[in-house]
Amino acid sequence: MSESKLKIEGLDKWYGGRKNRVHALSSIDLELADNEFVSLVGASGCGKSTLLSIVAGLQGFDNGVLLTDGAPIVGPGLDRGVVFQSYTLLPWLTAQQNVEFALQAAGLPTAECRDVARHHIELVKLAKFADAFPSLLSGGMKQRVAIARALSYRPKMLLMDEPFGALDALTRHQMQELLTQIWEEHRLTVLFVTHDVEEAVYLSDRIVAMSINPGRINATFHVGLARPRSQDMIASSEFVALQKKVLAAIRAGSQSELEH
Ligand SMILES: Nc1ncnc2c1ncn2[C@@H]1O[C@H](COP(=O)(O)OP(=O)(O)OP(=O)(O)O)[C@@H](O)[C@H]1O
Repeated sequence: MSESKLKIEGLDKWYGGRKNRVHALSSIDLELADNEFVSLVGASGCGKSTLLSIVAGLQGFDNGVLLTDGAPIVGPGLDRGVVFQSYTLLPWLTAQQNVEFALQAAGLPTAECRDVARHHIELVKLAKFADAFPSLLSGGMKQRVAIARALSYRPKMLLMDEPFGALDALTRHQMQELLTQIWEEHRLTVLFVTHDVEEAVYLSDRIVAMSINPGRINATFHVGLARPRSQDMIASSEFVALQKKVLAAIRAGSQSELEH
């Protein structure tokens, strides 16, 4: 059997000192297969962002095992592209230059950067705005640049933390469609954090619901909806039934905060 793209076993994360310790993550076990799209959902404070940033290598953890393709994750790497809710673009560079800059920083020869950046700007359907500065781009367009940048160095895994959380409903739907199109055409492993259960069901192969205090995995749901997905599916009885189950798991998980 092939190695999991991501393997997390018995992972714990504490924040704070002796007096104000927070058990942010407790005994997390999670595996992602190659090309799998998995969403993390759960009440605010259940540790979704902490888990994603640990996988990104942006912070450490206390106990457990964290592997990608069987090798330990010890810091950030080009094998993992990260997209945050805030667009994190450099305002003095155009859309195209923002992607080129990331490629140069990743060590790609300058001559190739332009073509690779252009290709990824086209992939996110932003060719007409390649030479626009971020101040002239809408929120959705800025997030397209951030996705192009994260994909440009061809990571094996895409880590997304509420990437569409700041967008209006229509733009959010457009971005979800774009992301499913890119994922269906190019296939890569995605770990996606969201508060929006509809978004999680629409995008994912599997949804992992976390509970709070300490942050734990309390339920996992396989999404059996056919692919390619379309926004029409959102009204289907299968979609709505799954959405309800996931919401119930989130509610049950958020109550553990009151019990402690
Ligand atoms: N840098 C930090 N220092 C101390 N505690 C932290 C830190 N970052 C997060 N925490 C705590 O760890 C727990 C998990 O936080 P985290 O932000 O990962 O949750 P989340 O599920 O992503 O929340 P949200 O949905 O609101 O973004 C919370 O109790 C939070 O207060």
